[in-house]
Amino acid sequence: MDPFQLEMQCVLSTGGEHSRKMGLLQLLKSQFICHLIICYVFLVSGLIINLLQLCTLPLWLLSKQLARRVNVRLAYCISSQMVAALEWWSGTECTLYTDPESYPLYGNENAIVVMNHSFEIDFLCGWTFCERFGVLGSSKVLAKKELAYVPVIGWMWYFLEIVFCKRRWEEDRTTVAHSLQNLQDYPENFWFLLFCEGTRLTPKKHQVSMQVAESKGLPKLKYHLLPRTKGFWITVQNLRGTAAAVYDSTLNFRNNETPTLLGILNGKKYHADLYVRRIPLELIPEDEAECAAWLHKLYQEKDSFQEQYTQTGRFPGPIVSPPCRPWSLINWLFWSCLLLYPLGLLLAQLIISGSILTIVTSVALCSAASLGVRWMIGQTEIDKGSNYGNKEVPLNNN
Ligand SMILES: CC/C=C\C/C=C\C/C=C\C/C=C\C/C=C\C/C=C/CCC(=O)SCCNC(=O)CCNC(=O)[C@H](O)C(C)(C)COP(=O)(O)OP(=O)(O)OC[C@H]1O[C@@H](n2cnc3c(N)ncnc32)[C@H](O)[C@@H]1OP(=O)(O)O
Ligand SMILES: CCCCCCCCCCCCCCCC(=O)OC[C@@H](O)COP(=O)(O)O
Repeated sequence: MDPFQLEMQCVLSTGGEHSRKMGLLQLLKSQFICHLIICYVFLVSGLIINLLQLCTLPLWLLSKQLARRVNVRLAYCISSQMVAALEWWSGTECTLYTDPESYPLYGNENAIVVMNHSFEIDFLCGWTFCERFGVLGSSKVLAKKELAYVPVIGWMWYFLEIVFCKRRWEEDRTTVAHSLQNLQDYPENFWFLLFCEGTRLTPKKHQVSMQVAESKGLPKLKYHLLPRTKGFWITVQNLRGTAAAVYDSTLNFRNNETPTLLGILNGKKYHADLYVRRIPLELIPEDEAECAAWLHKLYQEKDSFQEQYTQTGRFPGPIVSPPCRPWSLINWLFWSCLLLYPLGLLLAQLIISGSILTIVTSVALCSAASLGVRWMIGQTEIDKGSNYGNKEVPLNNN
């Protein structure tokens, strides 16, 4: 047996032991009790943090910048738990393809991130990179107004001065502009995420969108919806001088994986690849029509990157991946210790002396909380998505 075969046999044999341990770990991660613990810690710590954020309201009157800095750190305690679930619990790998010369700037400047909106956990992959470059707590997004009402995350975003939109331009044009102008003196570096397609890609929305492309004489896109250009234009206009660049980000997953938040909760490992190009804001036209044309061209380029990825399994350029940091795990461990101890005491108390009524009430409360978290997770599920983009709105309605 030559050395290579010996080596392979060695790997395979220890691999056998290794795969048995992995199988057991995977079985543990798929247990409902684990999901209950993770969601209990997320929900209760999240509501506590929302309450603490509420308590910072008087601070805004004394020092807006101090209140913002406090809220960035409070928000980190929430969003980093989802990053910990992705990085440490599910072990999902996130690989960054980018220009090594741009890499040192990431996290050290304000930026507008333009990303394709094709996956249920694309936002979470975005957060992972925010975490690795130290801008997770201050990360912002142009989010649909409906998300403002999602407990924990939506409420957290209110204190982060996230920009919400109704996806109705006649209303958004003023509110979005005002919200963006409000960020011009933000005291921490932030990334502002813009999903220019405005909704998650589905076959039906893609079909409608390509009809619109045809009516406008624009090239059809294979992997994207036609980008909505007004939001991009108004964002660039109002963050010019605040943001240094646009980070054009194209995300995909290996082996045609269709990742879900429930999959992450079940400890399923995915493999995300993100291709980022840093484009200085000066290169983006100020004129609305030219800016729109620039964005359409950008999405045609993104489409070609996706085509290359589909053919070769990789994006252009070198891999320069930032390492995982331990802080999201440390944060999760802190909140777990803080909250699981009283829960254990409460459960012991309930079993020893809880009356039937108390037990029934507790079970009802836990069931309601579980349904609540399941509804929150449903916010990320594409098949429960909105009707936005499912039909072409006549131009005069825009
Ligand atoms: C180094 C690492 C780099 C990067 C790391 C990656 C990311 C990390 C960064 C940050 C992370 C931060 C947070 C992540 C956490 C959570 C994220 C949360 C996700 C929620 C996000 C959302 O909610 S997405 C939905 C809301 N956002 C948007 O909609 C943005 C895009 N939309 C716009 O900009 C719109 O212009 C608008 C909303 C401002 C207004 O929309 P409206 O529809 O009212 O008007 P429009 O003018 O846009 O639309 C009409 C025009 O569009 C044409 N068109 C195209 N397709 C259609 C169609 N199917 N039906 C109708 N019309 C269509 C139409 O022809 C019109 O064209 P015009 O030429 O007249 O403009
Ligand atoms: C630690 C694990 C805890 C598990 C419970 C977490 C539940 C929190 C989920 C709330 C996440 C909110 C972010 C949703 C992002 C998103 O993708 O929104 C969809 C919109 O873009 C577009 O909507 P649509 O038009 O319907 O496609």
